[in-house]
Amino acid sequence: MNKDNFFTVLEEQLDKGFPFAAYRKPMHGEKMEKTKALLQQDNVTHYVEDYKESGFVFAPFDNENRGLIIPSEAAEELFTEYTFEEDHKNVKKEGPNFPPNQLRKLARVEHENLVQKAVDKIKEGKLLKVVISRSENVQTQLKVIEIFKNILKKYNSAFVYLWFHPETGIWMGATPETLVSVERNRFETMALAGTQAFHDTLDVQWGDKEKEEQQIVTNSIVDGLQKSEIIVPDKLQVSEAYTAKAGNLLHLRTDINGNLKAGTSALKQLIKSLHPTPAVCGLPKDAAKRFILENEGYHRHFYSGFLGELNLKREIKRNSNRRNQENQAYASISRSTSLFVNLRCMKIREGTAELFTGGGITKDSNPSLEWEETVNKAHTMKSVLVK
Ligand SMILES: C=C(O[C@H]1C=CC=C(C(=O)O)[C@@H]1O)C(=O)O
Repeated sequence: MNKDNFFTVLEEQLDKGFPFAAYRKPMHGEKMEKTKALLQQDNVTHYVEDYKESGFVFAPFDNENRGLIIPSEAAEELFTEYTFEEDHKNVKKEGPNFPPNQLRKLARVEHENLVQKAVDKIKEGKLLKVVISRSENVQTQLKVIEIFKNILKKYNSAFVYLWFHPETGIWMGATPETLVSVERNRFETMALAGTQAFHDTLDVQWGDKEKEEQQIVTNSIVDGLQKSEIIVPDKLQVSEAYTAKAGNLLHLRTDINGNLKAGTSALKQLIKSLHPTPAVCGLPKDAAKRFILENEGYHRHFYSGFLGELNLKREIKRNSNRRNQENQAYASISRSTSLFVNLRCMKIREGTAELFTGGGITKDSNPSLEWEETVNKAHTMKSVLVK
């Protein structure tokens, strides 16, 4: 579909108040992915029950609460090729509409105090790591679709999306973090943590605090998978940690992949073992989650939840050597899942964008640097809110 028509259809869907998800997966090598949309044809609310459904999922941070789904069978699918070069040099500076300094100062003090409280809790031995976040309101004069186009232009290597549902309102983002992708019995996930600004090179040094913070995430994901009894233990592969770019930031990343044992509820258990990862929650998981819910002082809702394609049908090439016709037909359709952690995201309400940013706290965290990290994370997101 031509790109103008594609965006017009999204606008019409918003006007009708029917749920939809428009998104583009991260670039695969040199290949730019298509921008897709799943448009629900009514405004019925559907929830994920057992992860055997097919569609686009939008799940909250709090894993006690169910995720929403736009089911494939209730939706129309659209595609467009919409490609722009990633252009960080043109990232706009904060304009006059961004929060006044006084508000900033208050937010800074609150955030730094909370980080200090988390560090104290960690030093008492109650936690090993906890992710502390905040939200910030920014005025914008751009229409929803214009903001989404800016996001598409700026982030080729992220999963970018625009989600609308009458139950949640409008959310958008460009996340660097895969929760899990599954293709037949193969799964891939990642441990992503540690942040520094990108200055034209991937050849950078990481401090002990960042290395430790990221190692905690890797260990916990690997332990969780091994204990879950859903994976084939000797097929689990864990890469070395390496530097990965996300917009104007760099993170430390470890790739983890393996095979799922045959079993129909493997995906549900896999998600249960991973979400929320210590990259967005902490360790031990339950204690970190409790600390977050009791202390952050705002509701994360879908920030640091997860979203993406669930069991979507995908055509795969037939193996021409196969003689058996039944096998050929079976082999030509596969179900694939690509879920991402909802980071670098915002909720849009009439001229205001609520931006969500957080960072991992360990015993060595410095409150003022943690504040700066959230400012850096918010900065690129703000650049899409102006022309
Ligand atoms: C929680 C966020 O980022 C996570 C992912 C990568 C690096 C992180 C960090 O350095 O703290 C966070 O764990 C966020 O961006 O809001």
